[in-house]
Amino acid sequence: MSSAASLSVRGISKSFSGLKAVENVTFDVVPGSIQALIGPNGAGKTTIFNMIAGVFRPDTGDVFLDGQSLLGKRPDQICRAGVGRTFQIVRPFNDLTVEENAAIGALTWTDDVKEARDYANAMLDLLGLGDKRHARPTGITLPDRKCLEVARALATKPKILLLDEVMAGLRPTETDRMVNVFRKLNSDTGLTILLIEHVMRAVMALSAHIVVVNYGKVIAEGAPEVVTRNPDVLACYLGAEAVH
Ligand SMILES: Nc1ncnc2c1ncn2[C@@H]1O[C@H](COP(=O)(O)OP(=O)(O)OP(=O)(O)O)[C@@H](O)[C@H]1O
Repeated sequence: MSSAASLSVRGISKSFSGLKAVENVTFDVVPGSIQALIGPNGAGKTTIFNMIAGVFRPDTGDVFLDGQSLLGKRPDQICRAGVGRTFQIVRPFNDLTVEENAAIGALTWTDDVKEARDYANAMLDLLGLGDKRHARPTGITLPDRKCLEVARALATKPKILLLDEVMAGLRPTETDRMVNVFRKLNSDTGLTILLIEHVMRAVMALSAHIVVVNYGKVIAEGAPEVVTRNPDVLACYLGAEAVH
């Protein structure tokens, strides 16, 4: 895995049939850091990911990876440039094994199927899925399918990993396992991580910096202990019970 990429989001906006889903959003992800993007349902978080990953072209603004504009690039080009992502709704290929699904990620940088399988297996081992490599996705649990989605994204050898709600539906022990994997990846390889997450246990355990969006706009950003006490953030998202 390559390491320490910076991501710079500059004034991006996106409307859908007149609905301003994202409006003039600007933030930076520091190389080698773990940062979270939080906010209420429908705030625009996944749309921001989709603009970074090239699924949607921003109506305004630009996104820079290590200073290079990603504007106008296709999702596969952005993936090859070093942006790996997971999808909120995991849709593995059910006719393929766990190993083959993960290997799809590696086939973005190699044509050698054995090399892709070997790399995929290393990622599956990292996520604790090694013993299920020959299973079908339908034969494993939801937490394991989430881990498979992360393994597939990691198999693309990203410089920055975008995680879209990978902890949703996990039990606290499974969340803690996933948190430890990301911590270790970040500390061992310098992988930069940007995560969308509603599970505050994971957000607080992982993030050095949090960006909060509401109605498509950034309403707060900063250190977790500061952001989670911000009255605007409490009012729109976290609620008073979250402050302790
Ligand atoms: N492809 C699309 N077409 C039309 N509207 C869309 C599309 N994608 C998102 N939206 C709308 O844009 C707004 C932002 O959605 P988005 O999925 O980015 O929010 P989110 O913060 O990721 O929410 P959640 O936490 O529920 O995943 C919502 O009102 C959503 O309905």
